[in-house]
Formats: sequence, structure tokens, C-alpha cells
Amino acid sequence: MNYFPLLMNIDYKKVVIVGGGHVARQKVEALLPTKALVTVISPTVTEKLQHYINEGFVTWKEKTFVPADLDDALLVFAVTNDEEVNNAVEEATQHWQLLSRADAKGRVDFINPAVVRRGDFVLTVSTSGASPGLTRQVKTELEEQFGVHYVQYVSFLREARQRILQVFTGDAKKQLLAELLNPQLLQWMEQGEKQKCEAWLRQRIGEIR
Ligand SMILES: C[C@@]1(CC(=O)O)C2=NC(=C\c3[nH]c(c(CCC(=O)O)c3CC(=O)O)Cc3[nH]c(c(CC(=O)O)c3CCC(=O)O)/C=C3\N/C(=C\2)[C@@H](CCC(=O)O)[C@]3(C)CC(=O)O)/[C@H]1CCC(=O)O
Ligand SMILES: NC(=O)c1ccc[n+]([C@@H]2O[C@H](COP(=O)([O-])OP(=O)(O)OC[C@H]3O[C@@H](n4cnc5c(N)ncnc54)[C@H](O)[C@@H]3O)[C@@H](O)[C@H]2O)c1
Repeated sequence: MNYFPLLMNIDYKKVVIVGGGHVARQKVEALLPTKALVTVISPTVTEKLQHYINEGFVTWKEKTFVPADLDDALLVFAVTNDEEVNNAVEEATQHWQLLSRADAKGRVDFINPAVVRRGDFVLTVSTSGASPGLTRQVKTELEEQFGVHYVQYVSFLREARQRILQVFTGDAKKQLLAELLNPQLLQWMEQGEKQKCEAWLRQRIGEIR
């Protein structure tokens, strides 16, 4: 299957997760950075899920699945350990709703990549279902390769780019945008020297003007 990768805005959209085990916990954690309205349907939940419920991040309906649980959901996760229940969730999913099945059986509208977040910098990995283990391995490598300084680095790039776009057009704009990717800036960020990056930007803008 050739899946189509995309980054979706699901803020304030309803997401229903059927099942309350470890896989449900993984899905909830992937959803936490968004403002999606997440409901877990399951007679039991793990300790970690209970914590997210207590914190108000997730709504829990302590019961077994019925089709009406999917009303108005944009995304549906069938992540129980019971294939029959996952089949029932699939059957109840309307054609316009998007279904993910953790057991990778039947209808699969989307699968979940591994995600490394560094602020606005989002790296995702998938093997299209071939090897979730390899996906996890590569994710771990990316976590090491792209350290937490990328949060500030990409935030700086966003602000710097906005300033450049406000002031310059044509070749000057192109040149400055290319210079922004100078590895020296990344190195300064890694060394915690954000002010050097800002000084560099002020100077370059001044020089070109
Ligand atoms: C990325 C990640 C995100 C997430 O789960 O949200 C994710 N799996 C993760 C880990 C992981 N999953 C499994 C192992 C054990 C090793 C192994 O089995 O190889 C490990 C490794 C570990 O945990 O270390 C077992 C497993 N996974 C699936 C099946 C069913 C099947 O394939 O038949 C089984 C067998 C269950 C059984 O034994 O019954 C299916 C899927 N898992 C996917 C995603 C989708 C395709 C991803 C891709 O394209 O690579 C897909 C198709 C559907 C989906 O769930 O969306 C998360 C990364 C962790 C992280 O982020 O740190
Ligand atoms: N995608 C992945 O990364 C991945 C990894 C491991 C396993 N899996 C698949 O996901 C399934 C779930 O794994 P898990 O480790 O979370 O299992 P688990 O046993 O920890 O949790 C299963 C959950 O389903 C709930 N449940 C059972 N019947 C239900 C019903 N009728 N209505 C609502 N909830 C119900 C249980 O109460 C429990 O909370 C596995 O069976 C396997 O097929 C996927």
C-alpha cells in the first residue's frame, strides 16, 4: 500500500479510541500535543491512561463499545485486543470517518507513524506497516540526531524567516533565506548561544539593506 503522508489539523475535532490498553495509551500520547477532543471507550484503562483522564486531557466512557460511541468522530481508533470488537468498530465506522486498526486487519484508512517532536519540527517514520520494530529503531536514532536544541533553532528560523519576508523581495530575500541555513547558527543554538544567532540576523539584515 502506498500511503499518503500528511500533517492534519485536528484541533477541536472528535477522536474516539476504542480500547484502553497500552496501544490506546500510545495513541493518546500521540494526540496530547493537539487540541483534539479525545474519548476513550473501554471497561478498563491502564494506570497511565487513568492519569490523563484525571488531568482532563481525555474523556473516559467506562463501558464496552456500542456503535453510537462513534457519533460525530472524525478519527476512530480500534485498538482493543479482541478482533470481533475491532470488526464491530469497523462496521460502525461511517464512510466519511477515518479508521485506524491496531491489528492492521480489514479496513485501514490510516496508520500511525512514529513521531519525534522538537517544537514545530516534526519528524515522522513509517515502514507502511512492514516493520513497526524498525520504525521504532529509526525513531530512536532520529531522537539522538535531532536533539532538543532543534526546538529553539526551528523557532528562530520561523521568526527570522518572517522578518526577512517582511523586509526583502527578489534576490536579496532568496539569498538571506539560504544563509539562514548556515550550520554556524545551528551550532550556536546547540551551544545555548541564541543571542549570537539574533545578533547575526540583525547584522545581515542591516548589511543587505
Ligand atoms: C509507530 C508506532 C506508532 C503507534 O503505535 O501509534 C506503531 N507501532 C509502534 C510500535 C510497535 N508496534 C508493534 C511493535 C512490536 C514489534 C513488531 O511487531 O514489529 C512495536 C515496537 C515497539 O513497541 O517497540 C507491534 C505491532 N504494530 C502493528 C501490529 C499489527 C500488525 O502489523 O499486524 C503489531 C503486532 C501486534 C501483535 O503482535 O499482535 C501495527 C502497526 N503499528 C504501527 C505504528 C502502524 C505501522 C507503523 C509503520 O509503518 O512502521 C500499524 C500498521 C498500525 C497502527 O497502529 O497505526 C509505534 C512506534 C513506537 C514509538 O513511537 O516509540
Ligand atoms: N499498533 C501497535 O503498535 C500495536 C502494538 C502491539 C499490539 N497491537 C495490537 O493492538 C491490540 C491491543 O493491544 P494492547 O497492548 O493495547 O492490548 P491490551 O490488552 O493492553 O488492551 C486491550 C484493551 O481493550 C479493551 N477492550 C476489550 N474489549 C472491549 C470492548 N468490547 N469495548 C471496549 N474496549 C474493550 C480492554 O478493556 C483493554 O483496555 C493487540 O491485540 C494487537 O492486535 C498493536
